[in-house]
Amino acid sequence: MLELRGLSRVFGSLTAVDGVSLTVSSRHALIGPNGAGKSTLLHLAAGNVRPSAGRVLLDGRDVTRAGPGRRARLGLGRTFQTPALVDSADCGTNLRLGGRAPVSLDDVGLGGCERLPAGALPHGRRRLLEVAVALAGAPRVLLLDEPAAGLGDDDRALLLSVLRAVEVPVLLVEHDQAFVRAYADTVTVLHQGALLASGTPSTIAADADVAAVYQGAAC
Ligand SMILES: Nc1ncnc2c1ncn2[C@@H]1O[C@H](COP(=O)(O)OP(=O)(O)OP(=O)(O)O)[C@@H](O)[C@H]1O
Repeated sequence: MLELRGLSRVFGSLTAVDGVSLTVSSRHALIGPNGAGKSTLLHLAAGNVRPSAGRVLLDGRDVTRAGPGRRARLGLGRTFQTPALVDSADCGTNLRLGGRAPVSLDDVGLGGCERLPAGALPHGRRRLLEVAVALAGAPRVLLLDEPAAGLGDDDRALLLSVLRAVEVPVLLVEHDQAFVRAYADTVTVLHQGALLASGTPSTIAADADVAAVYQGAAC
């Protein structure tokens, strides 16, 4: 379980994340208009960005001062907006670099790609490989930054079924509202760095404040 307590991050005069508290214990989606602070919050959770205030707890342990490597070793898995893979290495090697958990390329629809360089995969398949690499690390909590971005319908359906089979808590940032509705059981909405609303997908879909924020935004 991942707990974010009163997290803030200030960049110069801009408060990118403003006192956000949330607990990730199941399938949790983080949404909000462009610039709402979603990626910064994910970076704060993963240890890539230091908080100006607040704490991060992983399974009850305070990891606020731990860097990303230490958090990863403690069980915080993640993927990035741009998949972080070793392009020159084949898919099988990438998977093994991720760890020893029994995840196969077949599990993410990449059966037969064992010897193909990761750099030769099309975008959607790269995202699926990155999820498999993260799962191979046997994470206790998984952070995913826009995993469905740029995916075609088939890859999106595959990703959905892969993620539904993940048994650990997941926090994902996602713009694709249909994907969020199909996947998440909890949705948290950020607006201008602060938590605007949190609830089930249907509660959030019916929330007038959330609708107003999206109406005023480009997406
Ligand atoms: N390293 C940084 N230095 C200065 N400002 C930053 C930095 N990182 C993010 N910001 C600013 O913080 C705010 C929140 O950015 P962030 O990327 O977290 O939003 P987001 O909700 O993920 O947006 P998007 O949906 O467009 O990816 C933005 O105004 C952004 O310009």
